[in-house]
Formats: sequence, C-alpha cells, structure tokens
Amino acid sequence: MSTILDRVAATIAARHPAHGGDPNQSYVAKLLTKGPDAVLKKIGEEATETVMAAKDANPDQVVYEVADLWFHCLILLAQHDRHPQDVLNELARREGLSGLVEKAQRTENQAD
Ligand SMILES: N=c1c2ncn([C@@H]3O[C@H](COP(=O)(O)OP(=O)(O)OP(=O)(O)O)[C@@H](O)[C@H]3O)c2ncn1[C@@H]1O[C@H](COP(=O)(O)O)[C@@H](O)[C@H]1O
Repeated sequence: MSTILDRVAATIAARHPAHGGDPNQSYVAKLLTKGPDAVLKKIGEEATETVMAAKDANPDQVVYEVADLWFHCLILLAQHDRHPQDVLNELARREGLSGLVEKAQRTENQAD
C-alpha cells in the first residue's frame, strides 16, 4: 500500500526537469531548475518558520510549517537519489536505542 510520502516522492521524481517537468507548470520543477542551493535555502526557511510557529505556540501553524519542511526534505532526498523509505528504515534501525545510550557509545568510541 503506498503512503502519502511514497506518492509525493513519486510526483517529485516525475516533476524533475530531466524527466520532463516544466518549470512553468510545476513548483518542484521550478525549484529544481534553480539548482541544489535553492532547495537548501527553502529547507532553512521552512525550518525557521517552523521554529517561529512553535515560539508563537500555534499548533496548527506548526503542523502547516512541518508539512512545508517535510515536503522540501522530500525534494532534497530526491536530489540525492534517496527515498522517504530510506529515512523510515533509519528510524526503524534506531528504534529502542536511547539517544543517551547512543551518545555515550559514540563518545566512548571517539575516546578509543
Ligand atoms: N506538498 C506540496 C507542497 N507543499 C508546499 N508547497 C509549495 O512550497 C512553497 C512553500 O514556500 P513558501 O511557504 O515560502 O511560499 P512562497 O513564498 O510561495 O515560496 P517561494 O516563492 O519562496 O518559493 C509554496 O509555493 C507551496 O505551494 C508544495 N508544492 C507541492 N506539493 C506537492 O508536490 C506536488 C507537485 O507539485 P508541482 O510541482 O507544483 O506540480 C503537488 O501535487 C503536491 O502533492
């Protein structure tokens, strides 16, 4: 069963200018035409807007801005030939491993 992440990722892939995406018809194609830094700039903007919504204690706006942030992260993943499932797999790999334990292990390994 395809999820919304799968479907949006597939749409993003299809909108790539190299695959015929038209910058005059498609936001994704227009952004990708501007080059990799344009996507990074949007991610920075959307992350900042997410922080501002949280500081304003506006839960609905937080959801809206996180959706913008995730959407632009999906474009970034496509640029790097990665799929949302790769991120889900990484989260699954980490499942049950405390961040504090992971950090302690990392610090221990760096000291070796
Ligand atoms: N999920 C989204 C989505 N979320 C946000 N956005 C766009 O991302 C932009 C967010 O930037 P801002 O909030 O800063 O708004 P802005 O000032 O208009 O943006 P800029 O002028 O700075 O680029 C807006 O233009 C939103 O409309 C999205 N555009 C497209 N999608 C998905 O991508 C698909 C393909 O879209 P097209 O490429 O446009 O066909 C769509 O069918 C949707 O499923």
